Amino acid sequence: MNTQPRIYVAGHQGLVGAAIVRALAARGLTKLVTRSHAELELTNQAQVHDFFRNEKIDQVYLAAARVGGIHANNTYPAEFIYDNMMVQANVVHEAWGAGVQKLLFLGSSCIYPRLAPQPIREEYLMSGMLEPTNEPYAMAKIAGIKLCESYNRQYGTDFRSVMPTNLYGPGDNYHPENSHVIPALMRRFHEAKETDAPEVVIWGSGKPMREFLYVDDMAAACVHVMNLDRATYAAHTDPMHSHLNVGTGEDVTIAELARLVGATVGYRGRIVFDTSKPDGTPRKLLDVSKLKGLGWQASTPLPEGLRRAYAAYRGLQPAQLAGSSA
Ligand SMILES: NC(=O)C1=CN([C@@H]2O[C@H](COP(=O)(O)OP(=O)(O)OC[C@H]3O[C@@H](n4cnc5c(N)ncnc54)[C@H](OP(=O)(O)O)[C@@H]3O)[C@@H](O)[C@H]2O)C=CC1
Ligand SMILES: C[C@H]1O[C@H](OP(=O)(O)OP(=O)(O)OC[C@H]2O[C@@H](n3cnc4c(=O)[nH]c(N)nc43)[C@H](O)[C@@H]2O)[C@@H](O)[C@@H](O)C1=O
Repeated sequence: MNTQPRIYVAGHQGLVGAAIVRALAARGLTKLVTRSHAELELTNQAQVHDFFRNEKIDQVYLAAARVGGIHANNTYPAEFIYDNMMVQANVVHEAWGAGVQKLLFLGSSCIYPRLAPQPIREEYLMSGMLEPTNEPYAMAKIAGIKLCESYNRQYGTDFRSVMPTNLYGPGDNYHPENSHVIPALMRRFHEAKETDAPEVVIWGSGKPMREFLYVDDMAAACVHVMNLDRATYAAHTDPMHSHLNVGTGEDVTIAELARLVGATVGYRGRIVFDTSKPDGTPRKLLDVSKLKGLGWQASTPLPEGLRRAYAAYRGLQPAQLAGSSA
């Protein structure tokens, strides 16, 4: 008899969800349940209710969300708060209703105050004002952590939360405006190289600092955290501060990142900065000592991750690029 858990990966066609599926499959887990966005609309409570009642799920990785870079967050704040609040409320509530014991919620490092002391420790949550360019998304993510904690406290569930830093890798969104900085720059440098363009424009001043984690490292961290025994997780967290940071513990300036992406792509032209575009938060380096103490740390250095991501980008068909969305 196959006694493996039935694991639902929500958002399995996205950057992180696809990597979680890869990580679970590599560990020999075969009872994976997935639904595309077209098959299951997670903002629709009735659909989510029926899904959980019919599927007898044991574990949930909640990697479905409305996601985008600084421009998308700033341009579509209503969608970023509404979609994310609805998706997580429906999934957490219906998972609980169907008796799911274990769930891992994916938040984001933008939950922390804009000017938090660096590196950012988990307990700095709600100690100051958020970064305005992504405040609605961050508010939804904070609510997601609190949803998990509230169901744990009232109903005894084991719903955990991880807060990833900025992610990148194969399967990213390469939309020219709505994507995050790494896929945006990879595409821009690649197209500049192909067309012999003399310069590439980088948004903002180049001075903000960001920490970047390769997506397969993120997936490995998710599986690691899900599989920690309950007493161990509880010993390293607090019922009302239950989230764990996931990152590398190292950051670079956006100007340094641009040079690295340019070198990865083999672009030899100039880099210029468009300071009419927002910088966002000046720095958000995560303190990852809690997760290290729990036995996990990142293993892919940024230059290596960029090489792998660029190889994956070059393998994409033009139609896949044209179809990339927010
Ligand atoms: N990428 C990053 O740098 C970071 C990501 N995170 C978090 O990690 C998680 C995964 O992000 P990532 O993989 O990058 O995002 P992606 O946009 O790549 O993937 C999200 C997936 O969720 C699906 N989805 C979105 N809305 C719905 C919905 N209403 N119903 C059903 N499916 C839906 C999307 O489908 P479709 O595309 O068809 O809409 C997509 O497949 C998210 O929680 C995100 O907030 C946190 C920090 C950084
Ligand atoms: C993961 C995280 O992602 C978002 O926050 P962000 O860290 O600001 O993410 P970003 O990747 O979009 O930008 C990082 C930095 O890079 C600069 N930058 C330069 N040139 C481009 C560029 O071409 N595109 C983008 N997107 N940024 C650029 C940009 O100006 C900024 O200074 C959140 O809204 C929220 O979604 C969240 O949680």
